Amino acid sequence: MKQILALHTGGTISMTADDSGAMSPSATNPLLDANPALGARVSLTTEDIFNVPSPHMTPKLMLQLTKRIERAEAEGIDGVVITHGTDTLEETAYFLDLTLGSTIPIVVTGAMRSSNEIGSDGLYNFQTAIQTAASEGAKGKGVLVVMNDEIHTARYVTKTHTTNVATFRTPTFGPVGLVTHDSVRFFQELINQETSNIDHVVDNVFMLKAFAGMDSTMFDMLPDNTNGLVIEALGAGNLPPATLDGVQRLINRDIPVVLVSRCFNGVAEPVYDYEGGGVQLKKMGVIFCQGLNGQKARIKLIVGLSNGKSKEELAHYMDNAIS
Ligand SMILES: NC(=O)C[C@H](N)C(=O)O
Repeated sequence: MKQILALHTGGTISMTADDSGAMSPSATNPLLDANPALGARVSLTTEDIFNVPSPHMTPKLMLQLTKRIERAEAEGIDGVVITHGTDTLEETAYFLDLTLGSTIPIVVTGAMRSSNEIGSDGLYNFQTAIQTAASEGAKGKGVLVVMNDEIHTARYVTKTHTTNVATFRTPTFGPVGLVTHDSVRFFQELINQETSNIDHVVDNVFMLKAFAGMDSTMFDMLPDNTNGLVIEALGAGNLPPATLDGVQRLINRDIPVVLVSRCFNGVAEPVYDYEGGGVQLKKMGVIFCQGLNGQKARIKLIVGLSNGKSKEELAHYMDNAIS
């Protein structure tokens, strides 16, 4: 029988709603007593590692999770399920993906409705996540996110809706698999990527979103101890001309400036050669990061910096999200 470890971290999946409908963390995690139907097929051990709403999640807590999973793997566990709030689920899942060299299935899940709400999706998602973690097909696929019957990669999945249970989507590429009543099917191969063994996380890595009429004000306000910046740029990867002096000043301070697109689909590439266009940004030393959204690129930049990568290594690492 497969040994599956469930690590509960909090989020709506572990919350209860009061009479007014307001949700908050339950004193006792409702998932601890849950018997998600697979009880007879897998041996499930559960642990409340944290009990936080996911807006309280930090890279430091993410690193604690990495270390806990590494220990579990060394102890011979066959698969791990992490339950998590959905707001920052994609960031934790991607952090784990970048820092765990695991070949056992690692599956992250959550819920949009609290445990005592009508139509609660928590127990169901927990069950399908366990099903996936116990499947042979999920081995060696990196960290997966299972929600609403779909299997997504941690690298590309994102929360797209504030309340809908079908909120997790993978723009551009689509999900990699499907969980049915009695099967776990994969229909896309994931291209492998580098994982980094880190023992600390750097802080002060910031993110700014570009907008029409933006100037250098926000760039110049970044503190002296800034370690990195991700810009969600316009379209294929362009910025308003008035931002360029501010961006250049950051690059002159040797702060890595990484660019993704604020578009929901597609990748950022240096294609335009007008003032503020991607071709010019690339020449200035801005690092283009293809295929990741802003919050994922920020997690990747934190991991790369924490891994002590040189300027050149970092540029290659950040550039290399698709291949
Ligand atoms: N559905 C959820 O889990 C949302 C919640 N605010 C959280 O991320 O903790």
